[in-house]
Amino acid sequence: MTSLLRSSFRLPLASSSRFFSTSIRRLAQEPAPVDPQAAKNTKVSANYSSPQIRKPRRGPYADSPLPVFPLLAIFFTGSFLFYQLSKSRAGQGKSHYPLFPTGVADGEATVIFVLGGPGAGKGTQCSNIVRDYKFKHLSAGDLLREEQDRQGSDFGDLIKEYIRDGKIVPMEVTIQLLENAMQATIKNDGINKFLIDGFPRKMDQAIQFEKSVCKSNFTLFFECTEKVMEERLLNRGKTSGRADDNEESIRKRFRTFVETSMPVVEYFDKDGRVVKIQAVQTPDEVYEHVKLGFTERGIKLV
Ligand SMILES: Nc1ncnc2c1ncn2[C@@H]1O[C@H](COP(=O)(O)OP(=O)(O)O)[C@@H](O)[C@H]1O
Ligand SMILES: O=c1ccn([C@@H]2O[C@H](COP(=O)(O)OP(=O)(O)O)[C@@H](O)[C@H]2O)c(=O)[nH]1
Repeated sequence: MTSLLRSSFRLPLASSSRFFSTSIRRLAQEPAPVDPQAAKNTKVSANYSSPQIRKPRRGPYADSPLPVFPLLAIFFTGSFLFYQLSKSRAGQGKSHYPLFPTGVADGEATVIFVLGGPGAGKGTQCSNIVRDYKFKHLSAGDLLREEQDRQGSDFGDLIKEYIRDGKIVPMEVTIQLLENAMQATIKNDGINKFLIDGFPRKMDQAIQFEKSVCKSNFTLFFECTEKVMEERLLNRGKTSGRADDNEESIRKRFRTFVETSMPVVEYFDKDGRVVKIQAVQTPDEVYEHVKLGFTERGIKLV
């Protein structure tokens, strides 16, 4: 999680600005060094704060009206900070190239986003797909709940509050969790095909994930009415133990879905990257449509 914190909140940048303000404060507070020889030769005692009496200066610029050393100090501090800033920006090179290119070769990844309202049946259909197509199922909601319950997590309370209110957890947290899980899956299971379930639910997540982690092949979108979804969720709530499977949270989640997540589906749809599935029928019927959609997109049974 330290690495999560580090990358999420851009410590290098923060520390360089801290350095900046500390340096400036130090420059402003330290009195100018007194030259003892010059002070001895001056009749008036060294009261340099008086506007009438000038501090005696030595060196080639002694006659210059400009205070050279503070200017040099500011110049060098500025150059140093500019260097630090450029270095920290260069470290964010991930923003130019996704971590995993999209494809099927080594080092490439296939990513299918799975979206739909709460209770539309995303998780249910993902299980079928995993069984038949050997994808790795990564549910953003599950990863967040795991992180919420992890002892020592810095984000536990924050995640709990967002989930209860049906709001979208800040993208840095979710994207980092997904990226970690993808890397672990490639390393430990040798699988590079991912079903990313319940994500991206907000435009910023969609854009950032595709920019820094992997471009998705397409989005599988489950269409369902609120009435059906509510029935399913209340039913699931009897055994799920989830803090958000209750009437009040469900209402909030529906609103978030319409206002925040539907624009993501529309965004991918304009790009020709959405496979729409009617999800009100039985699980088996819905799955038949999923298989057809996969065939159309060139995804084969394994
Ligand atoms: N096609 C379906 N018909 C009836 N019930 C379903 C269907 N698909 C899923 N369910 C049930 O509805 C609830 C929500 O499904 P789930 O897959 O968890 O949805 P989501 O992941 O979209 O929130 C679960 O209890 C599940 O068993
Ligand atoms: O990318 C995500 C995915 C999920 N969530 C949170 O996790 C909750 C549950 O999501 P999940 O996909 O597990 O369940 P669903 O609402 O689809 O049944 C959501 O309401 C959000 O509060 C989030 O913040 N960001």
